[in-house]
Amino acid sequence: MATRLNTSLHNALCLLKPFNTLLITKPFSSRNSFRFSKKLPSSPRRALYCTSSHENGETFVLTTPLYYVNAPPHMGSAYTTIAADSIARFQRLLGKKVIFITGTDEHGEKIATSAAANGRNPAEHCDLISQSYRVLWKELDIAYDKFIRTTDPKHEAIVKEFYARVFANGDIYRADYEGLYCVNCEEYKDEKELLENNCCPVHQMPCVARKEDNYFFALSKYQKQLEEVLSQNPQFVQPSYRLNEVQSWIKSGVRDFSISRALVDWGIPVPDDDKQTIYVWFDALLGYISALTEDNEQQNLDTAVSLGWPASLHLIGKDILRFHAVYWPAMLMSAGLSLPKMVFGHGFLTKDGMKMGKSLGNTLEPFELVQKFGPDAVRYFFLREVEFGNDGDYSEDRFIKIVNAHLANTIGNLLNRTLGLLKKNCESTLVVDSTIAAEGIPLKDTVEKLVEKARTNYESLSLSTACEAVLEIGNAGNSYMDQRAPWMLFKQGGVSAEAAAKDLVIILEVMRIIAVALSPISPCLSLRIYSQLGYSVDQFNSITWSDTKWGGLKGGQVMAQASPVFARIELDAEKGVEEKKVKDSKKKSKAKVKVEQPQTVTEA
Ligand SMILES: Nc1ncnc2c1ncn2[C@@H]1O[C@H](COP(=O)(O)OP(=O)(O)OP(=O)(O)O)[C@@H](O)[C@H]1O
Repeated sequence: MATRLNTSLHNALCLLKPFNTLLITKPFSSRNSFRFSKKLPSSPRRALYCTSSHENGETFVLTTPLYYVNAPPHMGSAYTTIAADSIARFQRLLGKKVIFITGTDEHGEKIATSAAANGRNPAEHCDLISQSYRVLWKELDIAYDKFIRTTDPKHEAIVKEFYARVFANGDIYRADYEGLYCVNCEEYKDEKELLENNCCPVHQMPCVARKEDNYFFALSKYQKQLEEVLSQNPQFVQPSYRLNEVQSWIKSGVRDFSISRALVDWGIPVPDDDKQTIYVWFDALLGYISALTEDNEQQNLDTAVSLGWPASLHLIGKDILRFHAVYWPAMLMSAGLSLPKMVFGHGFLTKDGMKMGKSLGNTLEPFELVQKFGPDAVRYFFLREVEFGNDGDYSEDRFIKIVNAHLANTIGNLLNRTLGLLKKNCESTLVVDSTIAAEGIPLKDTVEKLVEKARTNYESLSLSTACEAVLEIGNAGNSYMDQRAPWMLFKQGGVSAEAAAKDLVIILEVMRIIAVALSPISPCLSLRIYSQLGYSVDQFNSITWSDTKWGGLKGGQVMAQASPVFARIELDAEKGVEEKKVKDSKKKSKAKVKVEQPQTVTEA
């Protein structure tokens, strides 16, 4: 059995090796105690694409990439995390138990180099940068459930166990490898995918020739199973155009890849061979599983898996699609674990057409953006403006234009005007239930249709269209206000004034529904709207998607004092963005979403 496996692997490698690389499989050296003959009989655990038995359809587990701590976060890292947070919040509104996992990937050559360049040891460097991610997530109201660091001992234990399982399954062998290596991607590249002067297309830097004696994962063995997974589960890779990309990679033949590094000290040692460390991807991907463990529990794969694996959704940038949609499923199959249900590869935030990234250094500072504009504006702009899946460029002019038009005018101003009229004419008190006020009014049907549009688009991860649907509700409310002109009706008195009082109830009900439907995107803005409608923080914290149903506001309910829920950002020709108004708005937006307890909001 061992000989047959060796031979077939060797054949596969000879057939598949890139023409600029030299790969020689060789028997295991005495440096390690592994033997191919250790291969276990195929285990019944192995499944092509299954859900684990604990899954009851109610738990939604989603992940962001574990960000590489070679440098602090930038707007690209924030983009994936904001999107993930919005999806998590939407799923919680549907009543599901959500486990939202994020974290940091802390091993590898780039990190050791970056630490040295900053005069730190790698561990200190990782602590510092990892913390900057946590701080940014707080600033952006990211309510994650688990934050995993790949230097956490509980993670290391899971990686070693996983490695041992894959080894026992006969899928790890040793070989020499020679090729062109991109230090920033930390992977060997095919010559044909490189630009002039052997430059990596992602990092625009020349790859270097390297020769190493490494351990390899027998990916080629899983070619057929990978093809089957994708043809039987086209949902597995989203959006659909990325599925085509992945299918064509697989069709062109998957090659075994090296899963250890001989020249990198900063990593998890290969079991039984401390001269090699485990390749960052064979380490970091396991973070999605090790994150599930609790600190006070026994750390092993089975326990971790029982706590929430498989993930419902891996949300990633398209740069790491191959690792998630090809390498990872094969690794999981080898270890006899279920595959995640979906991998969604979104597009890039670009600057001058190039991917914004730490290695290129062409990044947009998220801390600065939040300082200047507040978290609601930042979250809303990127999710509304960049169609989820495609690339998108940032411009400050566009940013200000969009958030002013949508959040300050369409939403904020409508609420403010309505509350002003209610105070002046009805002592801030609703005259009737919103259900009664809306009898025979077409606006109610329009809102119901738009709520449904928002829901289906949230579900299909079309976040931009979901935002658009919510904004259309605001537009419908504004049109109603303009058509009915309640300020005129109040002046006429009698039945006209009674009708005007009902109109205000209708518009405020529209605002309430907007607050619920927009809460996955801009949670603090939604809270401020809810508070102005006379609800407590606890009431806001217990909303569900069913609260988008018309009829929440009741006669006799007293509204709060009107104050802008989203202050316009004013451009000052000399100073750029005028600080004061934004600061005012930030003061009002002090209500923060607690990170530790998802979906909980407290007022500062
Ligand atoms: N420009 C970007 N647009 C959208 N998402 C991005 C962008 N840059 C990074 N990301 C997110 O971060 C993930 C990559 O994380 P990583 O920590 O490697 O960041 P990076 O800036 O791309 O690093 P590097 O430039 O060193 O390759 C992507 O898959 C994506 O989720």
